[in-house]
Amino acid sequence: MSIAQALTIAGSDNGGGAGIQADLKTFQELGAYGMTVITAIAAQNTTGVQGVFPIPYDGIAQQLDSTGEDFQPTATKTGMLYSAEIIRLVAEKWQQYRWSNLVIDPVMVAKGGAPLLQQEAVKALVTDLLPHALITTPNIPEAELLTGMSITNLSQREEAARRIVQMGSTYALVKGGHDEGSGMIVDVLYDGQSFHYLENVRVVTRHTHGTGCTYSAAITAELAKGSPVLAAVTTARAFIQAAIEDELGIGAGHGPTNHFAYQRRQRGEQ
Ligand SMILES: Nc1ncnc2c1ncn2[C@@H]1O[C@H](COP(=O)(O)OP(=O)(O)O)[C@@H](O)[C@H]1O
Ligand SMILES: Cc1ncc(COP(=O)(O)O)c(N)n1
Repeated sequence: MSIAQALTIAGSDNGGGAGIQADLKTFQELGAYGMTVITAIAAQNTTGVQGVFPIPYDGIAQQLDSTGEDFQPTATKTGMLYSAEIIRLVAEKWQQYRWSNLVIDPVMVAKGGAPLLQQEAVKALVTDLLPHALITTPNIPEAELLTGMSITNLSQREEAARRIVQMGSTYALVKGGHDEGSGMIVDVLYDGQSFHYLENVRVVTRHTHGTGCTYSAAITAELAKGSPVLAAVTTARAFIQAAIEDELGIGAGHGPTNHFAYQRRQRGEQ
């Protein structure tokens, strides 16, 4: 049996809603074999981040080598990369092992405001890693930091997507979750020539921990299975919408999304 292989290079969330845990659950649900390179351990729960413990540089380099020397992931995503040093290491190994289909979720700040990327690392993300991306998936504040522009409306989101493609990412997906203006959420996908708009009903819920991780992991799983980008993003958007709608109610604060929901719906279960 041959199986799609997906790799995530990201931080750990012991609460299981974001980071590598969310990525692995999503890969599994969508039928891709999941592998991990862990960059940092974040001690967190639904009320916030209590501590961040980066993995020593050599430990990350060795995980990348152990992966590259034996496996050939068909798509890879990055999440929390924490420092410029780690970003440069990932870029170097990416080229060394000739991996393909890179999805960059430029994780910078946790929902509760805790920093997950050092400020000076944004520049390294833009210059060293982004040019290798097939698709980069910032939320609005991340798109602002990547491009240096302020984003308050849809046309600015389009402009930010254009600039991210100019920086070298083949596609840019500027997500609309942080635009609290209306009952609909619009994610803007740009392929260098035209825009695609993914429009969904905003779910009123506090359980949105790990939405960005889960969405980019679903895109990665679909790419690993051979889907073209627009089809991968469309399936991933349905996956995250179901995961947000069928909330699990776990934790006292911003709880995780429901990674089971999409496949349960596909099987016709409640
Ligand atoms: N309340 C919500 N209802 C429906 N979709 C949402 C909601 N919040 C976020 N999303 C979707 O989840 C994905 C990630 O959201 P966003 O908040 O923009 O990014 P991040 O989780 O990286 O901060 C996007 O597709 C966004 O449209
Ligand atoms: C390890 C890790 N990676 C990413 C996030 C971002 O997720 P969110 O923006 O939903 O807090 C997180 N909280 N922890």
